[in-house]
Amino acid sequence: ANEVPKKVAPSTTIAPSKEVKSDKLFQYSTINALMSGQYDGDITLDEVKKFGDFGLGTLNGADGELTILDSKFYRFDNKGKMTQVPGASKTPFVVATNFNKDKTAYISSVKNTEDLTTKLLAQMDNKNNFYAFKMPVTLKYLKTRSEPKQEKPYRLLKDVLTEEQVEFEYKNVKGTFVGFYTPNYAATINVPGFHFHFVSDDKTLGGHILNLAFDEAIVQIDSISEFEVQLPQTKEFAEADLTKIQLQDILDVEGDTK
Ligand SMILES: C[C@H](O)[C@](C)(O)C(=O)O
Ligand SMILES: [Zn+2]
Repeated sequence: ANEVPKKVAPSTTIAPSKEVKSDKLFQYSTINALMSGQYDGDITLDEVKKFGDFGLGTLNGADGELTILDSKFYRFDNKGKMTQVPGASKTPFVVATNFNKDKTAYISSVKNTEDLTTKLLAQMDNKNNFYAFKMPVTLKYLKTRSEPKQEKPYRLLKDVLTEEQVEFEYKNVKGTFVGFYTPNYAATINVPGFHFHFVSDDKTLGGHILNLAFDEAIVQIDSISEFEVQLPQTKEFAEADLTKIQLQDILDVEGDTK
């Protein structure tokens, strides 16, 4: 009863921090799993939307090229058709973020993807961060690919793409470039280096960019210091050996064909 009352610090209300959407890169599954033929994911695009309004990937069965722009899901198929897919569609591999630019940069006289990556790298302060790039652009030249829906038993992605990828070439296309950069230390998790997709403004074409050229554009750059990987909880994923994929195989399938 006569104990000394505990000293209570004067209550200070901490001003609630400004709500900032988490600047995190979200991905479902890994590039090694996709390369190994894990083409059936157990996540829907509506669930992915919670993690980002901007991204890229594919759909179950490796059924075409997925690009997420302004929270809409665009599928570019092996017939060269672009459609919006419903949020209930599932994906075996997707990368997404709530895009918020940290800076912009003026890029000009881009002759090909190699030239573009050099110009983007020059703008990146920390090569060990992840990055997202959003770039409204008129492409003088665009070469993209897509691939048909696969049937089980699934083959390795490098065999699917070598044998079945369909390539498309366009001139003077206005649209939005959707790109990501993954540091090489994460090369078994996501596509090491750069990974570019595209959606035309008229939503008729796009897909996985193999090559491009353009005169000038302003690129929005989002430097990302956190990434989250959601692992498929499918029997196939649990039993897969994901250690067999070679880095060169990933670079071969993601880059331009010779
Ligand atoms: C399989 C598809 O082409 C995807 C996910 O866009 C890629 O690996 O580049
Ligand atoms: Zn791609």
